[in-house]
Amino acid sequence: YPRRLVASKVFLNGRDVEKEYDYIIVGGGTAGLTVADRLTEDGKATVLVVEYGQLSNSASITTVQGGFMGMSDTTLLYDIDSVPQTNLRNRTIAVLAGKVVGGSSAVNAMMTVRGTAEDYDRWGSFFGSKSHWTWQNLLPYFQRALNFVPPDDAVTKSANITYDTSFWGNTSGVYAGWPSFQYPGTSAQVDAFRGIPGMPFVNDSGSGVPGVYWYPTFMDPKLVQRSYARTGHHDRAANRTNYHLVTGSKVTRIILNGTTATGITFVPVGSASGSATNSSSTAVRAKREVILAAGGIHSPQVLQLSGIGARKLLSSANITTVVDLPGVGQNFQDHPMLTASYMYRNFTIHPSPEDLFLNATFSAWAAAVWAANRTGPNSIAIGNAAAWLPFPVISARSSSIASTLASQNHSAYLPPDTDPTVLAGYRAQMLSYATALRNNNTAFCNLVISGGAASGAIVDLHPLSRGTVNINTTDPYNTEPLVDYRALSNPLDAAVMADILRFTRRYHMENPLTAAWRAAEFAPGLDVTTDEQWRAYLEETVSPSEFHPAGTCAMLPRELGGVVDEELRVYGVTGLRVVDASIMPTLPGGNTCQTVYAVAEKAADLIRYGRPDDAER
Ligand SMILES: Cc1cc2nc3c(=O)[nH]c(=O)nc-3n(C[C@H](O)[C@H](O)[C@H](O)COP(=O)(O)OP(=O)(O)OC[C@H]3O[C@@H](n4cnc5c(N)ncnc54)[C@H](O)[C@@H]3O)c2cc1C
Repeated sequence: YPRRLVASKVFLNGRDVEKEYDYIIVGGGTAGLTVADRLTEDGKATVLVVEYGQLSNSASITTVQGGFMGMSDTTLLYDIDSVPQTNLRNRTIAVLAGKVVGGSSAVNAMMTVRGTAEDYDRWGSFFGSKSHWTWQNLLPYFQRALNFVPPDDAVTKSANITYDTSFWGNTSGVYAGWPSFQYPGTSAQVDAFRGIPGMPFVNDSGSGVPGVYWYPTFMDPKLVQRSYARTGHHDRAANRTNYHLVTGSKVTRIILNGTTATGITFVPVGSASGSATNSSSTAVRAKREVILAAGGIHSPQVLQLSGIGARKLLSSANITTVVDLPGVGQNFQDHPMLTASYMYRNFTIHPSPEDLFLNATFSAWAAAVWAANRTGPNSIAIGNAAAWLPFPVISARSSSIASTLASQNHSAYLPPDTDPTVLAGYRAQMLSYATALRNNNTAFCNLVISGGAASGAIVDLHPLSRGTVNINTTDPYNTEPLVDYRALSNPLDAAVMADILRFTRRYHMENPLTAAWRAAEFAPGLDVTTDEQWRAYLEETVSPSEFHPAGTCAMLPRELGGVVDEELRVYGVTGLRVVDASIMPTLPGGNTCQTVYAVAEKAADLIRYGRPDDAER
């Protein structure tokens, strides 16, 4: 090794890092730390991770109760608002992303789910039948990514939880655990889906099949604390001499020698810089590769600052174009969250989540068992059951919406100056979704089960609109990128969302198995029935983000606006990959963290061993 790589180090100051490493990883988040752990496992390859945030032991990160402490702590989050959303009455939306070692896995709500098999087969389909991006190929990486510890037997029995360990692994340092308590209303509300004909029920959340199911929590079941990329990967690598991490450091540029990535420059966070380098900047050389893992919002920014992106955008920021790659920062997607509010007036199943606030005896008991042995309701994050439903199951007009989607003039829904390759990629995605809207293999609607009297979150799992994340050309080095969800820009999104909300109403209000609970609709109100009324309601209320930014450095063929190839290498550049949520060409029909871990595990193999041969596929 280089002389000073004698002990693993976490550096607070950029001046202390070595001059060169085999691999440099930009961003110590979910994907970055996973890849760093795997690449240093053999004790040989030297790796530097450069992270904007700090190592933090804050209770906001470790606490599982409620699942929201991390996302409420602004010291752990970037401070970004979207541009005003023209279709949402000019509302701006808070863009949440973790700014700490562990990245967004340190602040997320800990819901541990995957998309369906078709979601991952769709990724490969854009490359043709020989692609190694398939559900079958990714399943071993899902298994490597997480350590599944089944729920306690008594809780499993009393709540009727089902699971199947064959879809899981048990070696990772990142845990998929379960709380030691479930509210009895959760099982009742799972069962209530049986009141609607045609509901699919699924045995295990990891099986790749849509339906109603139970899912675990990113939680270390022994410590009853968040399990995330820092605990599962950084802490594991921390005593290796070949692993270095520098915190409080913002990567400003990938150094390119011609079109070969040879290193990076970074500056201390907070130091103003009129360009990629200044007096406080540090340059480090990568002997083998630079791996960009700055997440869906910041990976496109780092590429654009480095001269990799759409020529027109870069020249308006006075950045010399090294590779004209129009897809960088395009194809931006996130899961829209819909707001409808139901309250059961006669919910007689207790204890319920509301009792934690309304029933002093119950909340005292909850506090006591938590204090005694970290058990009880306070070990629940956001809950463990939800419905993930295909479109034909929730809507009678799936076929007509699918036909309209297939025959749309797709280019009308992207920004006017969009590159033809990006348009072609969008069209390919919409045609794939037109097929998926008609079948039962892709989930479009997610209803989270609350277990109590108040209704849970409602999510559109496959938005059709596409946004952009681009550098702010007026001061690209000292500002956050401009985040534009372009919410509802494809008008069919409003129709799909209206049907998701109509179904939500049906589940609560017109379902024999929920009738006795006597739901009241607080929002939008029963007078909202037509598509026009739903659209108006959505314009006022929809949030285009469930904090799952993706797609901005899409893994697609270059002629479909792709930024990286199937080996996650940036087109036109040698020695540079992107590994994070930004490579997803389309969102999976589920919260994104587990998929990011699986992608990172697969990427580590691609980096170490190259493309899998046909026999392994
Ligand atoms: C509030 C919130 C709630 C969520 N809830 C869930 C959930 O319940 N379940 C689920 O599955 N998913 C959830 N997600 C999504 C999931 O956590 C993310 O999709 C996933 O963690 C993204 O991983 P990543 O590696 O792409 O990016 P990140 O984990 O965000 O990592 C990117 C890292 O790069 C660093 N970085 C950025 N720019 C630079 C730079 N220029 N220089 C140096 N470092 C840089 C960042 O600080 C960060 O640490 C949630 C996300 C958020 C924010």
